[in-house]
This record gives sequence, C-alpha cells and structure tokens, in this order.
Amino acid sequence: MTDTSSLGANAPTDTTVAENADRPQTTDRHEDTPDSWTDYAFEGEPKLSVDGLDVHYGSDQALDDISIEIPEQSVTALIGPSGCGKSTFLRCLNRMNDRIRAAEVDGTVTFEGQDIYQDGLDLVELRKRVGMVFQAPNPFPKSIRDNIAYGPRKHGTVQTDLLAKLTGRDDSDQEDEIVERSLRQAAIWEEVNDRLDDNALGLSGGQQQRLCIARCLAVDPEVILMDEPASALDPIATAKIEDLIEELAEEYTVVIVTHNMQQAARISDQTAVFLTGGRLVEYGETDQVFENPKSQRVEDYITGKFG
Ligand SMILES: Nc1ncnc2c1ncn2[C@@H]1O[C@H](COP(=O)(O)OP(=O)(O)OP(=O)(O)O)[C@@H](O)[C@H]1O
Repeated sequence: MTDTSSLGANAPTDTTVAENADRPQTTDRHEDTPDSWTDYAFEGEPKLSVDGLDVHYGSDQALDDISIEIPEQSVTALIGPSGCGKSTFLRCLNRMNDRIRAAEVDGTVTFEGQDIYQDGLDLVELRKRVGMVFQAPNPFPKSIRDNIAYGPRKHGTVQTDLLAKLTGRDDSDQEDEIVERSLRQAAIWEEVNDRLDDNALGLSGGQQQRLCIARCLAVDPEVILMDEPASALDPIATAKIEDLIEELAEEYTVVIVTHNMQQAARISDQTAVFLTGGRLVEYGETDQVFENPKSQRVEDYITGKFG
C-alpha cells in the first residue's frame, strides 16, 4: 500500500498540475505502443480471473476486452473517469449485471477456477461468496440484529424462528455469536452492542455503512466488492472505512471502485485504471501505477490533466 505522503509528483493534489508544468508533456519512459499495460504478475493463483470481458448495454459498449487477474487477500482498486465502466466491471464479478435487462456480458470470469457464467450456476451461493457493499448505505428497515442475522437465516446457517423453537432446534446462541463477530469485524460492535434491537436506520451514515459491511461479512464471503463505499461519508467516517478495508484484506479479497485517487493510493495493493471507452489501460502494483505509470494517458489522468 502506498504512503500518500510519498506520492510525489503524481499525487493528485491541487498543486500537482502547476508543479508538473515544467515537465515534458510526453516523457521518454512512456512508449506509444502498446496502449495498455495489464499483464501484471503476482505470486500464487488468482482469486478472480477475467478474460476478454465485453459488456454492452443495448448497442452501447461499456467494457471492451478486459482481461485481469485479481490476487486473494489484498485490496484491488478500480479507478478512472466517470462512465468508463468501473461499476459495470465490479458487477460482472458476482453477476449483478444479470439484474440489468439491457446488459449483455461476453467473455470469461472465473472465481477460484470456476466459470461463474456457466449455465446452472447457483447465483445465491455465488453472491454469498462474492459479497457486495454499495455506494449508499442500504440497511434494511429492521433492527441492527436482524440486519446482520438476515443472511445467515436466509442461507439456513441458523434457524431461530418459531418452528425451530418448537422443534427444539433453536440456534439463537449461534446467531448471537455471528452477530457479535460480524459487528466486531466491521469495527462497529462497541458503538451498537447495547442497542442491537434498535432500528438500523437510526444509525449515522458511517455507522450504517459499517453495518452493511458487517451484514456482508455475516455470511462468510471470500470476496467483498465495494462500489465507492465511502463517497457519501464525511472524512472521519471515511477514515474508519479505509482502516476497516485494510484490516479486512488480511482475510478477504477486496475489490473497490473509488473516485478518490488518494484513497486508492492509501488503501490498495493493486490499482487498475480504466479509461474512456471501457478500456483497461494499466494494471499493476499501486506504488508503481501512481509513482511511475507506464501509460502517458494514465499519468495524465493521475496528475489531473483530465477526468
Ligand atoms: N443500467 C444501465 N443501462 C444502460 N447503460 C448503463 C447502465 N449502467 C451503466 N451504463 C452505461 O455504461 C457506461 C459505464 O457505466 P458505469 O456506471 O459502469 O461507469 P463508472 O465508471 O462506474 O461511472 P461512475 O464513475 O460515474 O460511477 C456508461 O456509459 C453508462 O451510462
């Protein structure tokens, strides 16, 4: 992960453009061809592997021939200007685009070696293993406890309804453990443990987002997809989410869309830069992408010349 204080010339600060004014517009280290640098290699098997991914919405192409491998137990940031296809790409990783009638997905996405677009795949199981946290916190209008227990109850991990009680199979203790563990993992337990039966909508925005992360964790995912999870939050709540993401990456594979380049530099291990036309232009270690991008267009984007 990158220490943003060492981002140097490429840190997207207000002064960056002025500082770079004397730099040559095209530096020697940038080659004009090839026009993408995406063959990033890392040790071990990829958790997710995407090959030749195209997405169209009707006749409009949103993603163009994306190939990328995502390592496990790390944070991969997806950055790029508005409309370049970051959210579309994220939704391909757990087939959320299936819910969009106009979306047509071609190419291959494998999760732990299994093609997730194969016929007959269990989508409920896929989305349990590849969970998602959205831009706006979206707790259910239920108690804090019920928000967290919702997934484990739905997947049959715990049974706590009247029938379970009548038939002597009451998993309330196990459910309590899952609720506490998930809320602790999402760094919100201390703030809510004395009001688990209060409505989740009474929490602050930052607390609601951590609750949504806890809800995602409650079903034991392996991958957590996050679509601008802090963009609706104030700086203090954002810092808490960023700390949390870094901690989660010790156990989970995190893929995050962010508009905030400083945030990508702070919390991610790998960064993928998408540019207009739904093209993936550069993918590599975050330090390298921010401090020494291979693509001139990526350097221009990172230094604020467009986007
Ligand atoms: N449900 C949809 N129906 C039709 N077109 C869509 C849909 N969702 C996205 N698009 C289009 O696909 C392209 C990529 O959109 P997408 O939201 O994936 O980009 P993005 O990089 O995440 O944008 P932003 O940073 O603004 O959120 C855009 O042209 C967008 O208008």
